[in-house]
Formats: sequence, C-alpha cells, structure tokens
Amino acid sequence: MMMMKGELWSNLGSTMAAIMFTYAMFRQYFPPQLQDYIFRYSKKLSNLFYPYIHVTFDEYTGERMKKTEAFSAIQNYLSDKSSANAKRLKADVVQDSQSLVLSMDYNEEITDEFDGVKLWWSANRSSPKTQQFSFYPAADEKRFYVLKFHKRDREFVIGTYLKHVMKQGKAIAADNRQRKLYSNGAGQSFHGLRSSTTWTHVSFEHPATFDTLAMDEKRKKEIKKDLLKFSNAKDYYAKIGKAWKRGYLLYGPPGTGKSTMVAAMANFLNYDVYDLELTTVKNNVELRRLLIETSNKSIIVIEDIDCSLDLTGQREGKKKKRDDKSEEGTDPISSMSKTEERKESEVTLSGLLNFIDGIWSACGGERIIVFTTNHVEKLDPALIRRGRMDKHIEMSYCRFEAFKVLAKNYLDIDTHPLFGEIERLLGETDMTPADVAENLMLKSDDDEEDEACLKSLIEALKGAKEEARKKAEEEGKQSEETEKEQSVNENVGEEDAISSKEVKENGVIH
Ligand SMILES: Nc1ncnc2c1ncn2[C@@H]1O[C@H](COP(=O)(O)OP(=O)(O)OP(=O)(O)O)[C@@H](O)[C@H]1O
Repeated sequence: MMMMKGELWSNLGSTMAAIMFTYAMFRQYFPPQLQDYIFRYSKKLSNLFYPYIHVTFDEYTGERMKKTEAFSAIQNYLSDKSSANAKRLKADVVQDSQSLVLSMDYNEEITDEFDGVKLWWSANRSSPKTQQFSFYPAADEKRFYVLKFHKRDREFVIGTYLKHVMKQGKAIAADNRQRKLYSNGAGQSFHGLRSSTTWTHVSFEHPATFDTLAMDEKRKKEIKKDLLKFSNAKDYYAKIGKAWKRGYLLYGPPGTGKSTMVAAMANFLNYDVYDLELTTVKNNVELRRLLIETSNKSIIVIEDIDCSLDLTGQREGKKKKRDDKSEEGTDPISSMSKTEERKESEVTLSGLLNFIDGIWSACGGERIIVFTTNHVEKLDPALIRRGRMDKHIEMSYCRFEAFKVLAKNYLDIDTHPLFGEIERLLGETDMTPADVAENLMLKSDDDEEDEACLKSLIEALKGAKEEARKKAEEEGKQSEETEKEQSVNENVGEEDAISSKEVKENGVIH
C-alpha cells in the first residue's frame, strides 16, 4: 500500500515536470503571434466540446456607473435560493438597518431549476489592481453574477427564464422595501432667515389595514377594488393619454378615520406616504419643488385642506396682521426676513390646482393625492371637481357594521348578548369610531373585561344620545326666540312705518 502511494507521487512529479518543460519550450520557440493563434483555435476547439453558455451581469454600467436593474433583481431573486442552497453566505443589512438579508458569498455557485431546465448561478468579483487590506471594497473592484446553462436551452433562458428572474426579483424587492413617511419641515435656519422646506423621512410603520378599518364591508371592498384597478392601470392610462394619477377626497367629522384610511391605503398598495403640510410651504414655487421631488408609488396627503389653504383670501390678511404685530421692536435680521416672506406670494388655490393638473401630471406616475377635510361644504368646487378628486369618500359616524370590526379588533369577539342594544343605540346616536374605540380599550386581561367595555360603551352612547337631545332642545328654543324677535322687529317696523305715514299725511313734525 505504502509502495503504491510512493509510485503515485513520483508519477505525478514526472508528469508535472514534463508539462512545465513542454510549456517552456512552447513559450521559447513559438513566436507570440503563433502562440495567440494556437490559443484562439484551441479555445474554439474546446468550445465545440464544451456545451455550456455563460452570461455575465455586471453590477454597474456606463460611464456614470449606474447600478444595473438586472443585478439588483438577480440579487433579490437569488437571496431566497442562496439561503437554502449555498454553503457560504454573506449577510447584508437592509431596510434602514433593521433586518439582515443573506446572499451567496463570492465564488460560490448555486443550482436553479425552472420548468425542468437546470441552470447555475455564481457570484463573482474581479480582483482589484490596488491590493490593500481593508474592510471596504476597493474602488476598482467589480462585482458580477454569471449564469451558466446548456446551449440547447439558449432560447428558453433568454425568452422565458430571464424574464421570470427579473419579475420575481422586482416583486421580492417591492415586498422587502421599507416604506417611508415623508413630511415637509422647514430646513435649517440661519440668523432667523428661514430656508426652504424639504422632505425628511422616517420609516412608515402604521399598522392600519383595511381589515382593521371600521367601515361597512361593501364600501371597503369598493375602495380596495378602485385602488387595485388604479395600480394595475399603467397601460390603460398610457392608452387614453392621461397621467397615471388619482385623487381622493376623504371627508367627515374628526375621529371618523380619515388618517387611518390613508395608512390603510398605503399599506394595501405598498406605497410611500408624503404628508404635505401646506402651512409651512412659503409659496407656489416651493410647493412645485416639493411635489416634483415626490417619488412614484406614493400617496401625497394634504390634511385638513380647508384649514391649510387660502381658499377665501383670509389667510393673507391674518398673516399680515400677525407679521405687523411681531415686527414691532424686532431685530433687523428677523424683520427683514418677514418683509421678504410677505413680498413672496402665499400658496394659493390656483397654484395648487395648476400643479395637480400640470406639473404633477407631467412628472412620473403612479401617484395618489388625498385631501382630507372635516368641512366638505367649505371647499371650493373647483378643487374637488371630478377629474381632480376622482373619488369622494365620506367617513361617517360609527354604525353597527363598523362597530363589529372594532369589537373584533379590540376585544376579539364576533358576537355578544349586548350587541343588540349597541346596534339600536348606534342607529340612534352619532358617535365617531375613535370614541367607540376608546370605550373598547381593554384595561386588563380579565375575561369579564369584554362585558365591562361593552357596558361602558352603552353608557357612553346613552350619554351622547341624551346630550344630543338636550342640544336639539336648546337649538329649538333658540330658533323659537329668534323667530319671535324677528316677528317683534317686523311689527315694530310696521308700526314705525304707519306712524311715519300718519306724520306725513297729517303734516305734523315733532
Ligand atoms: N374608521 C376607523 N376604523 C378604525 N379605527 C378608527 C376609525 N376611525 C377612527 N379610528 C381610531 O381613532 C383614532 C383617530 O382616527 P383618525 O385620526 O384616523 O381620524 P380622523 O378622521 O383623521 O381625525 P381628524 O379629522 O381629527 O384628523 C385612530 O387612531 C383610530 O385608532
């Protein structure tokens, strides 16, 4: 046995020596052109017998070194398969440093199978010219994926498989995407000079969904259908030549769930949310800049539109008064800024409408704009006409259907003997879902607590009903008194008219 091992080593040694000797002879006696020629043809010859095709996908492309969409999609596509198949993995932090994603390490290969066809993916990087020890990749290091498949599958891979990889990769990216809530706050201020407003963001983690939204099931279904239809209608909007945008107007009393509805919409469509606070936007120019900066797949919300926009021209007047007051005795720098601010125009209704119809329509797509208001009657019809606000949704007081959703969310119950009384009271009393929810908040884990919550809701509903009755009574009394006063005034007016007539006729002047 020992003898056989020794023989093997000596044979290997002599073979290596023979190869090296032949290679040295070849380099020494063959001219470089001939060497090139021989290499090229030997490669062609070997290709005849090598049945595989290799496709390379670089991470960056072009002079501006833009990250390729294909690389990102492949990275996402392979992340799932890598964690199950690859032996060596590397971990990356994604989603605003909140979760780890595993992918195959460099020089690792994994096998994929699609429709019975076998393919091999490997992750690679080119060795940098400037070698130095560092945790960070060298600037000239290039990363790329290589796909290997049999040449008989060429058509299938190019026509079907790669499309599947791209689609899957993009879908995984959309699922993993950490959505953001943007808000426009004032930028840094320098010596009291306010700089322009900018978007700042935090991750969007509102838990509201259509399942937790207290609303009639039929209306929820209708809204979800409308949203889905919009998000899948890219081709339709292109065909009819309209910008891929949709406007929603949410109106109803405070606490009926307008903000909750926006969150549910964003979670349903997987969109970012831009909370646009118009009162901090200096003028139309700034508004235009902010709107242009919004990204696709987003909901732009303007809450309480009646309070934040100069719909009646009163805002300017109020602001001027405020500025005049505060300018008295202020330092020169801050008073200069206020004078400048006043010279610039405020955000106006026409400015906003122009952006909705014009600029906003011309840049990007897949955007929803939502206006919310507690006083729909105050809004200018021009702002909410169909075409601008395509869908008007009334958020109303809590009725029994909506209550059942809240009872399920808060108490995890579908039915209870007290539901009958609650249904009757909700039909007779106006209470917002926010107030109903307040009563359903559990104070302990006690099983008895469900009943206690429902009883406290019944008491609150009875109280609200009584209050509404008293209010209606008082209002009735007041209107009676006003009517009486009016009729007295009318009588006095008539008497005065008669006496002045008499005076005229009798020609007596006192
Ligand atoms: N329809 C609803 N479904 C579920 N929860 C609701 C609903 N309406 C209100 N709530 C609860 O009440 C709270 C306040 O609701 P929300 O802020 O959405 O009301 P709003 O109509 O936007 O009020 P406002 O006009 O004052 O901004 C929410 O945090 C939510 O818990």
